[in-house]
Amino acid sequence: MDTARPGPNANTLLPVCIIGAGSSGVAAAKALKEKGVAFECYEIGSNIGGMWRYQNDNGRSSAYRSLHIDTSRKNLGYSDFPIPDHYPDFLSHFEVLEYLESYAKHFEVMEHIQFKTRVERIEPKDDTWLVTLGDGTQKRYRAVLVANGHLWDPRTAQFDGHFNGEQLHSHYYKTSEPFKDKNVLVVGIGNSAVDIAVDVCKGAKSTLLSTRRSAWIMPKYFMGYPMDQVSSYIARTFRLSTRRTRSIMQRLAYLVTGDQTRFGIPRPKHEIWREHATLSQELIPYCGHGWIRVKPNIKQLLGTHVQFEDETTEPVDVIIQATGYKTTFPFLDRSLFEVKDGKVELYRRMLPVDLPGLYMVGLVQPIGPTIPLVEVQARWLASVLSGETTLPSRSVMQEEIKTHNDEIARQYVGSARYTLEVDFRTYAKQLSRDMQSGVAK
Ligand SMILES: NC(=O)C1=CN([C@@H]2O[C@H](COP(=O)(O)OP(=O)(O)OC[C@H]3O[C@@H](n4cnc5c(N)ncnc54)[C@H](OP(=O)(O)O)[C@@H]3O)[C@@H](O)[C@H]2O)C=CC1
Repeated sequence: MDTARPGPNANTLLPVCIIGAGSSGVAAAKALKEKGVAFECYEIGSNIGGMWRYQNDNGRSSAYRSLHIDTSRKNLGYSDFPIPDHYPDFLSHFEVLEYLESYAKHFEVMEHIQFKTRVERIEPKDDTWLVTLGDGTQKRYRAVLVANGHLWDPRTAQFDGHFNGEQLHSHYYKTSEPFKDKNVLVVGIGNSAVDIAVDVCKGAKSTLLSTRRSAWIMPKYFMGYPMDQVSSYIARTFRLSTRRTRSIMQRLAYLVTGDQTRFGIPRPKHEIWREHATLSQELIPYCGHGWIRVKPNIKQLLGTHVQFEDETTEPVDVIIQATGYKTTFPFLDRSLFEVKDGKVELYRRMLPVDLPGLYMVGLVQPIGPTIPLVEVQARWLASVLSGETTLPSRSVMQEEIKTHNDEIARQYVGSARYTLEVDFRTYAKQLSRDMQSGVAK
């Protein structure tokens, strides 16, 4: 039966609960505040910033000391709060945090956040959500916006054999210091893997990067301009799809890097638009220096050595698994909702259809900037929660989820890392259209 999803206007006297005060939680708080929707925000750590607060005491930041965001300044910020020109093209995590702090201060959301407060459990109860905090306090809310991040719970790989050295996930990697004079093997070829290999290789005895399917390595600059600015310029000027734009960017990248196989980085079998972008200006020259050597996937661990699928064997002291992250919600019963690798069922990437009043914020991985995209999500949610935008029926939502998931399966290579992938432009346009029409369908 096609039942309408219960609207968010039930129990409007109750406030909305936001879980997490990272870039998504703060954007959600600001958007609700602007629409006059009452809310309370809980954050386990002692300050805002989430991922972008290096060594965050909430334990959720995977930032390493050398991290610089791979979206350039002009494309990065919230639309109504541009990043000042004195910041560099690619902000460090310290600078992203500084920007988030000034945003939260400017829009006066700090006073709505209760820090050092863990949300223990959330559960639907009589058309409301019952939220249990770490100290046992229970409160009812009309809705819960989950903004607890998706880059903090390590997804680790299992390899045959045994290893005598140290193994860690990239989440725990902070600086290159502990790896000085060691034989380091970094697993993966996403942005964490490449950044970490580039970071450790100058001081390490040897640095290997192991990949099972390789990636097209995109430089950060083309003719002195950040690559993402060149890409948005081309897409806008010639009105091209993301797929077409990325194919053009691949050709431009060739003018910068040449043939990556010359540097030992295998040519991927898949087309560039079927993967998440791996950006690095340094990887290719560092391979050219012999500081980093790229190897295929691990075949087996041999105590002090590692054997790769090309049958070569190398001495290894440390394995750093930059193998990505699982999406988890420690406060939500998995029988109610969970994100499995490669499978997430959310209408407009935010709403579990059968859990009225529950909304996910920032659960997207765009090729392009996350912060401005989450800002659009936040405005969309505020519009729904204030009653300005209405939701469609359950069957319409289910159809939309199916169409989206089919598209993701068709477009991207079959890997868990594409579970949350979205196309920035089409998704942002879709949400804006919903808000303009007042009906989210
Ligand atoms: N500077 C920046 O702005 C940075 C941004 N990021 C972003 O954070 C997000 C997470 O990035 P990241 O941490 O790199 O994780 P990703 O999920 O993007 O990449 C994981 C990598 O590990 C590989 N991998 C996963 N499982 C296995 C396995 N069992 N065996 C072998 N290889 C495996 C994947 O290969 P396969 O493709 O074959 O699955 C992939 O190469 C991304 O959105 C990224 O863009 C991250 C770091 C820096």
